[in-house]
Amino acid sequence: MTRTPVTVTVTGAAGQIGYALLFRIASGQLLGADVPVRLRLLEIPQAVKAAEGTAMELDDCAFPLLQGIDIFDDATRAFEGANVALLVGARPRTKGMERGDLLEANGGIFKPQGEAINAGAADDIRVLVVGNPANTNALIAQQHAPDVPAERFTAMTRLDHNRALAQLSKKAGVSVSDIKKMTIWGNHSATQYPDLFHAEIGGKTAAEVVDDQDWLENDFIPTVAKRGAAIIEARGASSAASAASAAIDHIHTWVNGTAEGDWTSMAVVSDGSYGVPEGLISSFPVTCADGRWEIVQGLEIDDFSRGRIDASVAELAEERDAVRKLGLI
Ligand SMILES: NC(=O)C1=CN([C@@H]2O[C@H](COP(=O)(O)OP(=O)(O)OC[C@H]3O[C@@H](n4cnc5c(N)ncnc54)[C@H](O)[C@@H]3O)[C@@H](O)[C@H]2O)C=CC1
Ligand SMILES: O=C([O-])CC(=O)C(=O)O
Repeated sequence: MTRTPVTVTVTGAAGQIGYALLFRIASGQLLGADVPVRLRLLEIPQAVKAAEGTAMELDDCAFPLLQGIDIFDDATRAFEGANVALLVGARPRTKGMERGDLLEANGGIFKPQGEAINAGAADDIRVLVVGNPANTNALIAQQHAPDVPAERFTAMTRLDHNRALAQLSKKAGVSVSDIKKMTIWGNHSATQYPDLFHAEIGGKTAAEVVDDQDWLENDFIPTVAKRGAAIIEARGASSAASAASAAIDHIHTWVNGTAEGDWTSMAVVSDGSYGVPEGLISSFPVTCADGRWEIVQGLEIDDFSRGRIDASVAELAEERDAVRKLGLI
């Protein structure tokens, strides 16, 4: 093994998503089958012992790429030298809550973590926030890391993207790999907008292929947007394995690039594209190359899509104002 190990910090390592995520990172699915990794795990003191148990199991897998595991209950130490940071540790919602209801409980976690990333992460740090409400938590962390380029802070809407691919593939009777250019716009919340007017199947838009506006509006969009709540209702706990899988996809695509003729969905710092106020962390269609993302430009947005995007972005602005009031940014 000649490549330099990549240091990956994972917060909430003893949680449900952590348990589904760490083994996939250590096996090479996050960065590639030839990239050795060092894990730095962050937990709250009460959960360090459980994280140690997970680390024992990671050892027992004898993953050839895993070059070491360190466990911390201190954010400053956990992010030291991190090239990739997966900010998972946060409370999940329970039945009857919206993700935004977690802002007060979880927002406070992301200020010290942003500061710790600013203080000690590697120069090429890339951050994915998974803990909910993910977009606004990413904004909090980013605001407390003034020395890190803002574009290195992202939030996860890849799970919504994958959910949209799965629902559309069933409806259209095609494989998920036949679908290109899926987009989730806005917030990782019930207001998100999964867009079938730019998604393509065999060179036609998905909306044309499906040709069923009633399904698109009254079935597809709410099913994707409320899937998290449906999983909580069914499982009694929020999505864990699918969330871990989406986190793997998000970082893998960011680092290794999107395929020619395709794009993905990531919540990234807005530069004002598509009327999304600068600075909000909102989901967009993005292409990735050479470890950088770029918002896809020049898409035509009709009135239907405009209304949906605006509603989700308005919610992001409200969340930003709420965390300002809480003194978190
Ligand atoms: N963006 C997305 O698509 C998704 C986001 N989520 C969110 O991910 C988060 C984690 O979910 P689960 O793993 O199911 O929850 P969990 O409750 O099983 O695990 C969370 C872990 O985070 C730890 N933790 C809490 N505060 C921490 C801190 N300050 N530093 C480090 N660790 C800390 C807890 O001790 C616990 O072990 C939740 O906020 C959930 O809502 C879940 C699914 C999808
Ligand atoms: O719904 C939740 O609370 C967990 C989550 O973010 C998801 O499954 O998309």
